[in-house]
Amino acid sequence: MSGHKVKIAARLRPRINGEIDDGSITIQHAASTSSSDPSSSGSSSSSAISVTNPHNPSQVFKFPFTSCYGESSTQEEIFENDVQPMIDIVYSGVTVTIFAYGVTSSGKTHTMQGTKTDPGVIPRVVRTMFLKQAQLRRYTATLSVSYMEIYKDDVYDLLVTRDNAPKLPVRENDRGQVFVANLSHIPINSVEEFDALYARATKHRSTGSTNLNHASSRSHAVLTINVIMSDSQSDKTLTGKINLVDLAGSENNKLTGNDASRMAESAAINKSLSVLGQVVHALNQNASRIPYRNSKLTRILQDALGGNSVCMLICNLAPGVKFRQDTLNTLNFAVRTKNVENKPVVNERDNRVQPKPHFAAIQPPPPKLAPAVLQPTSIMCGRPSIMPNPRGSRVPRMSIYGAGGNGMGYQPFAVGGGAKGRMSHAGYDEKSSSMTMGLTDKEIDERISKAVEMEVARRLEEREKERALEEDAKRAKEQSQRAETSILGSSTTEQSSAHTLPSGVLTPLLKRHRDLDDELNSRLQELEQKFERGNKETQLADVLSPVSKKKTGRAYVALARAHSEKGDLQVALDLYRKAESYVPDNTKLKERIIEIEWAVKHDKGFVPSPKPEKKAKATRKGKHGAGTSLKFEVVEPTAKLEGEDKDVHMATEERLETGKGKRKKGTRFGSEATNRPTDAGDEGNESQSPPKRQKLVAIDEDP
Ligand SMILES: Nc1ncnc2c1ncn2[C@@H]1O[C@H](COP(=O)(O)OP(=O)(O)OP(=O)(O)O)[C@@H](O)[C@H]1O
Repeated sequence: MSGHKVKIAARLRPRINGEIDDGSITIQHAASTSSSDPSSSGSSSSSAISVTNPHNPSQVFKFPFTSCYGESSTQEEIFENDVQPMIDIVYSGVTVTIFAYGVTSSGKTHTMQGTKTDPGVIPRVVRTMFLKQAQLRRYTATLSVSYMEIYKDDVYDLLVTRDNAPKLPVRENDRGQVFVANLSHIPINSVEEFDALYARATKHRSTGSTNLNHASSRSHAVLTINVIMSDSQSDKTLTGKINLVDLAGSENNKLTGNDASRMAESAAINKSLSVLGQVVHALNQNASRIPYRNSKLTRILQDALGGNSVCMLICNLAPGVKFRQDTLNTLNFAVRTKNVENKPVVNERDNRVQPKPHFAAIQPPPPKLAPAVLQPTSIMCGRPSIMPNPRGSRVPRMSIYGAGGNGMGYQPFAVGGGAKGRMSHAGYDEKSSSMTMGLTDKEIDERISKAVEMEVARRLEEREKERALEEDAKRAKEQSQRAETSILGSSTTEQSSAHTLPSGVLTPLLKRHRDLDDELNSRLQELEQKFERGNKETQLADVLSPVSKKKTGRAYVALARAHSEKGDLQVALDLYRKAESYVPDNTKLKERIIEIEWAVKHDKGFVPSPKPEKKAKATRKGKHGAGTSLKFEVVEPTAKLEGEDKDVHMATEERLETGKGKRKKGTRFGSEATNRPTDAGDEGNESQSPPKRQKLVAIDEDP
């Protein structure tokens, strides 16, 4: 059985502003109405885009997609062929996401928004949504809209006045659904109402002038139309929604001529788009971890890629010669994206009061997959539209259990007590997340920090004890060997008694060591079980103060490090990832995660960096002596790479030579030999190319 693959439509815009077009982008078969099928789970080879290699004109790259539109294509054509059929899916209670993707000035905003005289996808979707609403028989439907922008990785509500628009937090509820807290959801009753709202909101969006586009979008904009359909006969509610995403365009700053502030925007845009690429790459690789959390864009829209919604990507292309490389990049991204499979679900809530079952009998019903509702329609060409995904969704499923009397049901919206005409989000907000535990945010904050810190302190103390024991054991062994050597020259009787003595000393020590090891392991497990409360923790990460987040993140790093030193790389990796949820912007931590991922994937060892020296303490210790100066571990290079062994050994020797932590001139203290992939996103090369040695300093001290 196959899942529902992301649908790709490619659109080439006409030349503007005297752009030079050498005709090297050609459309082979423009999409026809009949070839378009929203439920199609892959591309057909009926249409394709061909691009001449800018570096080798004899080479032509061909990109087959379901729908390809040339320069003369119209907004209407794209809407009717590819977008309109999606609205049936929304009215089936499924989430649909449509992205416009492409380099700056390729026509994304034109495609999504259009102009007054030539409206794009968004105004057309809204009109059709209202038309369909009027045609509903069984259900009564209400529509609402939300509109946000992600500007420099911060989320803003575009439906409120920009001057007082605060940054909005991204949260996850206990069902694993990601949402933007405090985002307005405004009910709309007519096309006119929407138009007025949308026109006002669009003015709030961040735009700026660059050499390539005088009105370039500096943010990603996500407009969502929600539809809640109630069936009074069966007392069920269906919730569908469509996310219409106008992404900011990737930018080549040599061409844009950006100034410093534009550069900062550009960096944020390019970073989030690169995370989008990494998400697609990870999904294609079937990776155990998909880096949704690495940017707000992917986090908010994670349901669209590898999740429970139906997704379409409109790739916008610009014809100018200067865009050739960007065109190839966009098309390559599209090729990778079309292999991403989603597992759409119908968001249905049963409002009937259910008899309370005995707790032992509570079993979540199997999730209802979209095919049951998405009956073949004429537009869908009679094919079953959505099949279950064999690999399963990467995104936690939406809860679609009946609400019954136990309140377990999916609650898409609850009417908020806030501003008139507003709806608060999905029945789950800051207050409820705290209230479910009966604690205030501050209390949770304090408890978590304390608990983690205490556990980590205890763990580190135990590790110290363990090390001391190991050293005792080693000393005892050496003593025994020395005794053995000296006794070898004596009589046989003496020899046997000499053997007895050291083993008697050693046994209890080793036993204690083993016991401690077991205890340590069980504590570790216990601690990690506590930390395993994934969803709760995510919410906690969101509500903790920055200082507590940092502390908690640091505590996780310390734990992770302890595991990594023990060689439990998978556990270490999980803990580093947890740390990342508290300090998502720490690039060193991200690098560490990539390194360990690489090591785990390739079954290599990982050489952790030495604990960074704390200057003040080292001086104090130095003053008071007492033999407590920094300890260095002997690190063995586990991933032997051609040409690297020497360096690794050298680093090891230097650490040994420096003995008590004094830094020698020319030693590599603070850096380490790591098993880092050449390029985390470099498909195929990862396993062959020797990982680069990277400098990685003091990650544990500053996550
Ligand atoms: N299909 C089209 N027909 C006519 N003009 C178009 C078309 N597509 C784009 N344009 C024009 O090209 C210019 C750039 O388009 P647009 O602003 O939509 O690009 P963009 O991809 O959204 O850019 P950015 O990422 O910088 O925001 C605009 O002047 C727009 O009117």
